[in-house]
Amino acid sequence: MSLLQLRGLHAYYGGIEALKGISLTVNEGEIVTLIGSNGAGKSTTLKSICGQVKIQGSVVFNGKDISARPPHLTALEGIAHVPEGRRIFPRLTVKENLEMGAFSVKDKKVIRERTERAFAYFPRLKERYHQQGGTMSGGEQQMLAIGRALMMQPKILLLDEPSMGLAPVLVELIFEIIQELNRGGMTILLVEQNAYQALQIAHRGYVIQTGEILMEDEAQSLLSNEQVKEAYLA
Ligand SMILES: Nc1ncnc2c1ncn2[C@@H]1O[C@H](COP(=O)(O)OP(=O)(O)OP(=O)(O)O)[C@@H](O)[C@H]1O
Repeated sequence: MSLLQLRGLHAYYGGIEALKGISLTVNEGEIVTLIGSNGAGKSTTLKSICGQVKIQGSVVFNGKDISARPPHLTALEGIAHVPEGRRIFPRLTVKENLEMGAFSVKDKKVIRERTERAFAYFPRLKERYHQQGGTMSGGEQQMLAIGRALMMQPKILLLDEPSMGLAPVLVELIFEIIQELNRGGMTILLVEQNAYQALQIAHRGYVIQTGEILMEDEAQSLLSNEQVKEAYLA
């Protein structure tokens, strides 16, 4: 069943049209990756879904038209956005950052249970529970950013370049965790410049170029596509 459907989506920054009518579907239980070069419109696609840019066209989520809803409402619908550059709260501890992720939950017991679930995926966060977010390594901050998103128990995770700026061993780890989250039932839309690794773990992929979808296919087919290899996997 399709969980997220974008149809004829245009996005604008003032007079600049960053998305020129893209259509994209994410089915429940899938990892779908959106790959493309710098400035192609990947981040804008995620921002459009969660109401952070001006759009035309439709965003249907879980059977409901949520086009142009503001971010706090799309979050309540079950859409968790982990933006590029892992914007955690640097002066807050790991514990406090995680609690911020569950902003709509009042019950302390529920918050504790969700925290434990986040720790199951990210044991490192448990070790660093009382450490200030800003003092942790890039990889740990990425874990915290994803962990915080999990605290709202979303139906879908929108991940914007989770591998950016990480050492290769940490990139491997983050991609393994993304797969583990997916095996646990999480649907994921993954934006990546690291096309090779993203396609390795995704079920399907879309290639975006200057605001338009150029190709869509099974991830394995995109990995062996000559055009994709030349442009994005070289
Ligand atoms: N706040 C903004 N104001 C004006 N133009 C913007 C803004 N943000 C993005 N753009 C433009 O929109 C287009 C798409 O940008 P976007 O950030 O979505 O690309 P991207 O594929 O995510 O690239 P990158 O990997 O470099 O982040 C680019 O031409 C970019 O310059």
